[in-house]
Amino acid sequence: MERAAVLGIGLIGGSLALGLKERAGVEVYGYDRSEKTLHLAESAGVIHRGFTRMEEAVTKADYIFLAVPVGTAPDLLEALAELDLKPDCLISDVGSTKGRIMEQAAVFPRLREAFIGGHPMAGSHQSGVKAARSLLFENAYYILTPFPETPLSKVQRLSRLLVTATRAQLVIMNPEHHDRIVGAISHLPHILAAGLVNQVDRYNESNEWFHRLAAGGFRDLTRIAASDPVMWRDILLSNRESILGLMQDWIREMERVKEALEAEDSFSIQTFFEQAKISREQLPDRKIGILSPVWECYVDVADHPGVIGKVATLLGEEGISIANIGVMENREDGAGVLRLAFREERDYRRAKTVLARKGYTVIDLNE
Ligand SMILES: NC(=O)c1ccc[n+]([C@@H]2O[C@H](COP(=O)([O-])OP(=O)(O)OC[C@H]3O[C@@H](n4cnc5c(N)ncnc54)[C@H](O)[C@@H]3O)[C@@H](O)[C@H]2O)c1
Ligand SMILES: O=C(O)C(=O)C[C@]1(C(=O)O)C=C[C@@H](O)C=C1
Repeated sequence: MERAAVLGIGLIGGSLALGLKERAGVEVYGYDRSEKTLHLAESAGVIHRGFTRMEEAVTKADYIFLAVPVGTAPDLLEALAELDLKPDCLISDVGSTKGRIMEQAAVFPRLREAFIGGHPMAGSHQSGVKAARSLLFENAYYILTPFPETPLSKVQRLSRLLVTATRAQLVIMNPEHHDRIVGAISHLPHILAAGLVNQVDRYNESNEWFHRLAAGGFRDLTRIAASDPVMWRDILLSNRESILGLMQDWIREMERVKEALEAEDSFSIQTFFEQAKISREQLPDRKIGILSPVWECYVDVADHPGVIGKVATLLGEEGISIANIGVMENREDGAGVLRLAFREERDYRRAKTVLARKGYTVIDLNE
């Protein structure tokens, strides 16, 4: 039986542990600084055994997942570099930012070989093991950020385990893209929600009707302001540059609305809301997925370091947009298979031609 060590048994670590135990049939050891948490996790069947010393949880593990706040994860990773781990042990994390942890892993040759960054794009404003759910990540995107030279076989090994455990959809991305995109659709919204709640809170000090009248709109928009402050402090500090740029754009956007209102420019005000309405209504259903691909093909690739980057670069240079790259199950002949998805039929057809021209075997799912 394979063993996984989950470091940090909170909402995300606990949910991952449940999936690993229940669906992937893996023995799960948990490490947490809180004895109470470990006790709770053991008695609720979230983990098989819990430890307050990290060494005891990780030494014989086949997989290690860091599920602590992103400000803490680099220290744990550094501590792991000093320990005697299984030679083929794969290490991943679930942190909401990817640049910083990848930089930290890159410092240690042993970690660079074993580490593949990860981020499940599902969660909650609740925290702690009590809120853990076995199917929290079902249908959500689960982003992986391997190093360019990470062998495809390692990415596949981790992907296989995660798909079975979480039933999420895996996507490979580079850490910088991840941090900018997730900065815009998750980090900035959390800042706005908290800012709005704090602003209204100040008004409420002199008139309690502000809180009393807070109805659907305010509640819908600010649910995430109830999230864990330590987690969000760490996320902001570790994705500082992307978030500062996004905040600047947001301030500009607000300035534009403010100017339109000052000038009583009804056309601009209406356009502002019209654009948002159209875009919001077109947001894909989460069940189908944000990147909901339509045109898909599979590409046979040799398991060489950097092969994912090579394919992505080849298509990028031709101006072809890939909506999604996934790594499929290993095949018996040892070849790897990449799943490429495109939103435009034109991109998909051109990609097939470009790849075939370069000697890749393309398996077509649409024809
Ligand atoms: N909450 C979400 O919606 C969400 C979604 C996706 C990813 N994430 C990421 O997942 C990670 C965990 O978030 P969470 O929501 O599960 O938090 P959580 O507070 O529910 O759990 C964190 C756990 O880590 C433990 N911990 C903290 N510092 C530790 C240390 N130094 N040593 C050992 N244990 C320690 C805590 O005791 C706690 O049990 C974060 O990196 C976060 O960015 C969160
Ligand atoms: O649903 C929520 O409460 C969340 O905040 C989940 C959410 C998000 O912003 O979408 C929060 C942080 C994560 O890194 C991923 C998901």
